[in-house]
Amino acid sequence: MGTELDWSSEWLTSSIWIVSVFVATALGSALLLVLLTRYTVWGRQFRRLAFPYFSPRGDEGWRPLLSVLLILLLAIMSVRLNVLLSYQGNGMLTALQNLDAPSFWRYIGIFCILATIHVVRSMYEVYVQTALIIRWRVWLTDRMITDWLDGRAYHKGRYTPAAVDNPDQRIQEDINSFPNDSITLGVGAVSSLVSLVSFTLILWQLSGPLTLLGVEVPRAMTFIVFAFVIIASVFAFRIGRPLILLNFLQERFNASFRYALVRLRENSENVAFQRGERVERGVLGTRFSDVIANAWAVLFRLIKFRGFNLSVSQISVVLPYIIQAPRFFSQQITLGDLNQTSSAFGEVHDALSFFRNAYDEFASYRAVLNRLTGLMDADEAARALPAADVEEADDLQVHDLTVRRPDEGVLVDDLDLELAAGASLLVTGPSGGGKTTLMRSLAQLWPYAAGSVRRPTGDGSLFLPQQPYLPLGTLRDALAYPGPGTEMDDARAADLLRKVQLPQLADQLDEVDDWSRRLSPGEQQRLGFARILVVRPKVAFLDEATSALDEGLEQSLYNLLREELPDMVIVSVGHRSSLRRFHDELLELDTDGRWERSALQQQ
Ligand SMILES: Nc1ncnc2c1ncn2[C@@H]1O[C@H](COP(=O)(O)OP(=O)(O)OP(=O)(O)O)[C@@H](O)[C@H]1O
Repeated sequence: MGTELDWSSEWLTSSIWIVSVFVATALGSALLLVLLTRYTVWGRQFRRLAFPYFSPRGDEGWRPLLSVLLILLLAIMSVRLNVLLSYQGNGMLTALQNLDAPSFWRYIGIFCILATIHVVRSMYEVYVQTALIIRWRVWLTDRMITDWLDGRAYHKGRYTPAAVDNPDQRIQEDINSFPNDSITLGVGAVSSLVSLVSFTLILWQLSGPLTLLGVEVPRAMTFIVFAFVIIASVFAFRIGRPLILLNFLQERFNASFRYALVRLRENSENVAFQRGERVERGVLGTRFSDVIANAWAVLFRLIKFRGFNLSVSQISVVLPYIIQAPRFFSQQITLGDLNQTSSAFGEVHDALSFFRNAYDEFASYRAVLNRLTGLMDADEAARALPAADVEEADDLQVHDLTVRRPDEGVLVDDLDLELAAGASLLVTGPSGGGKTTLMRSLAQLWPYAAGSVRRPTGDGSLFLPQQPYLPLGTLRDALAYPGPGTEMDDARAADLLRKVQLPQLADQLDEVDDWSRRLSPGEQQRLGFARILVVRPKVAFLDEATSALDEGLEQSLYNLLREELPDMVIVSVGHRSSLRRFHDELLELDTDGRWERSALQQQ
């Protein structure tokens, strides 16, 4: 029968087997990878995301590549151990059948050795795989965040023709699943293939001829398992296919429901003032009912799919016994052989089924690849958007600057401005006339602008919007933003707060809170002014930066700027006439792109 192993030299035979299969599999996988990355879209996407990490010339040297090879080696060891365990089981049952006690105890000893190796190997495999997944995730997250922030793509992306949706989900969820799915699918495919070949050989050895409808089929068991799994797979695939779309929709409906909840939370005060609960309830109810309707559809489809798969598994438990039973009863094979046939049948079945079951995972894996490379493309496209040319200078000079709306309507036509150190300009005009968009153009954030701008770059220019952004963290962080809070000592912070008339906050510097909710809009604007004193830019652009303050406060803040930074150029945007007295020039924008510049009388 040839189903006995020479256990005394098996460690050597197995070592040679493992090394040769490892070398062959590593070379085969490398070749396959080259072909996939050359001829498939998803292969190219994978290369873009993974190769820089695994290249020995990358940041982490050889470690990532060596980890993958180690994972491959461990997977091959696992297949070999399963093969050995199937022979051990055969020998043990045969010893029992022959009432051969010494042989039985010998096989128990062999089992203990194999089981120990199996446990140690599994534990080590979990460590190596998970460590690689974590390190890969860290690397990729760092790379994606850097790419997203680079050239302010995170903001300018909204102006690209196909604005990318949910970059947050891509960076948090998709990057999390990409390394994990790559390893699971890759290792699963390789070990299934190796297992398929190994156990098919065992089945081949154990199977005999079978007469079907008068025709004798040699090695029948081997052919039967393949035919069985292929037919079962075709049916399972047809039953399970709608699940791919249903699962995709489930994620989308959940995300949409969550977004509505977050939006309500973020705008809670606004909604509460307007008593908008009924409308919000309606929106939440509709979105949630989509989630639930889809959940029922998933359930009914899943019942059919699982029911079929379970039936197939149950049949596969008894099928090998049924087929081999006549040969066992006619004493052509032993009980051990019968049992080993069944386990080999199970292994071949599982290995073949991997490719069927992985279809679903592979579909979501491709979606992850699409989303991640889509984000990288969107970042590139955002960086490539046009913007006004900005060159370094100590003051502000604008020449031939034309600002348009996306629909090509002109907001500001051919603007020329020259503001020397210490000068100040107030920009006014009708609502929607393009004042904020002009500021965006000067900051190179608006892609529909052309012309030349000369101004200080980096910290030399500071743009203060109507509502300054307050980061999550302490008040000290908010005060120092975009610099690090750690560099601002108590005395300096207290002095700044006193100057912008917020002395009462000096003892809350290290409190962590959502300060944009806690502070009133006017207090937030005062904090914005304190930042000007921290950064000390050469040019400050203030876009309705005092709109929430009374005139007395407005005056004292502008006086403060002039006292502390007499040479700073100030460009303010605002509707209020009270602002006029703090500026020496006025720029009035019209609705059709025209503009007029005039001197202001100082009072
Ligand atoms: N991302 C955008 N896509 C399309 N149109 C935009 C976009 N951003 C601004 N606009 C349009 O550009 C015009 C100018 O807007 P802008 O915010 O500059 O006006 P503004 O003068 O600052 O108005 P306000 O005084 O009300 O603040 C508006 O008609 C606005 O609808």
